[in-house]
Amino acid sequence: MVKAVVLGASGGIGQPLSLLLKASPLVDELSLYDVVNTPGVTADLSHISSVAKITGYLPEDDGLKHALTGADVVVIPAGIPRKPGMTRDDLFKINAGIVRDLVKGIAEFSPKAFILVISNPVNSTVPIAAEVLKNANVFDPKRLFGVTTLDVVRAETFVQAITGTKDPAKTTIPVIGGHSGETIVPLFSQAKPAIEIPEEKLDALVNRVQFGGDEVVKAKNGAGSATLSMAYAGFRFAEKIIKAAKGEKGIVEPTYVYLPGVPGGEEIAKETGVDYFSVPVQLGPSGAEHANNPLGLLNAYEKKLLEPCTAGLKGNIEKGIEFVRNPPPK
Ligand SMILES: NC(=O)C1=CN([C@@H]2O[C@H](COP(=O)(O)OP(=O)(O)OC[C@H]3O[C@@H](n4cnc5c(N)ncnc54)[C@H](O)[C@@H]3O)[C@@H](O)[C@H]2O)C=CC1
Ligand SMILES: O=C([O-])CC(=O)C(=O)O
Repeated sequence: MVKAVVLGASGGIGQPLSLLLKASPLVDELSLYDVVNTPGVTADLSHISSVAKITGYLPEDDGLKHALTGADVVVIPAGIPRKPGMTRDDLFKINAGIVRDLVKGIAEFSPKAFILVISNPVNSTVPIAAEVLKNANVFDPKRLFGVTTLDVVRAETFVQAITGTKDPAKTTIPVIGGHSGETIVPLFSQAKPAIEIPEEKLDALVNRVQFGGDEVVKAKNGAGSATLSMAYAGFRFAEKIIKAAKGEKGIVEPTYVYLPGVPGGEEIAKETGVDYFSVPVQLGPSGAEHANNPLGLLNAYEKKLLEPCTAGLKGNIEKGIEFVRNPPPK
């Protein structure tokens, strides 16, 4: 039995993500939670003739508690999205508190669930979640994930213009670091199967992966950021977590984790100087079973990308930790 929960289920990401989870044969029970519109979204999805039993809640009448009780996987796309001209860090002011409060609920009602954080800025919201879980004495670093799958999906898609392969998803490209601009580091040198990128095309390709989010924000022109591609990516990652939990072997996916708490991660934390970082992680029944270290294989070009990445991450991580340890005055 697998119970999945979406917190922020009525939003631009939440609705299509909930649709994909409702349609998935891997999900037996789906609970939706949002501060608005969950009765409508739930009623609509409940007419789909798939296995998952669906329930929806608003904050009143202990809605968060009912949504989370018994959860195996909780996905969090709650929070405001960017408008043109904003950075992901500009979302911190509002989204930090939203994530903190939702994770307090998880700590209380479903402390053993796998937690998948989508809400931006992911570089900071994951450390916020970890601090809240630590305060409640329920932090298991193997169960907390920042979802960076959209960066991987973009890398696979954008490189197709160069490789010309028919199915872009058949090329595996690790993307490491964080989830904003220069903190996103795609490793095309480690693509499988191997690909040859002409030198003159590499800068533009890397830049497009790093700033793919901005491309969508600009195109939506004030109506938000990536939602449909994010729902696809969030579902793809959730599916892998569920399959690994059910015992499927060999599942490896880049995700933003607390390195010192994941086997293999300590060494990567030492090398990068940051505790939160996305690397290809081996998934299993207990969650993040091993953080694979891609650093030894970086070429000179990729090593250079790592400098602004870790510098940016340091500030983002510190800001998240501080938000919980020394809360700003209300
Ligand atoms: N990790 C990633 O790769 C990506 C992350 N994002 C982020 O995902 C977040 C959501 O984006 P959208 O769905 O486009 O935004 P949206 O505004 O369409 O939806 C957000 C939903 O969260 C709900 N919400 C707000 N406060 C809440 C609370 N306290 N509890 C429960 N629900 C609450 C809202 O009512 C709304 O339905 C944003 O922060 C965005 O930046 C977006 C794309 C990619
Ligand atoms: O760009 C944004 O604000 C949303 C996001 O994280 C992405 O699309 O990668």
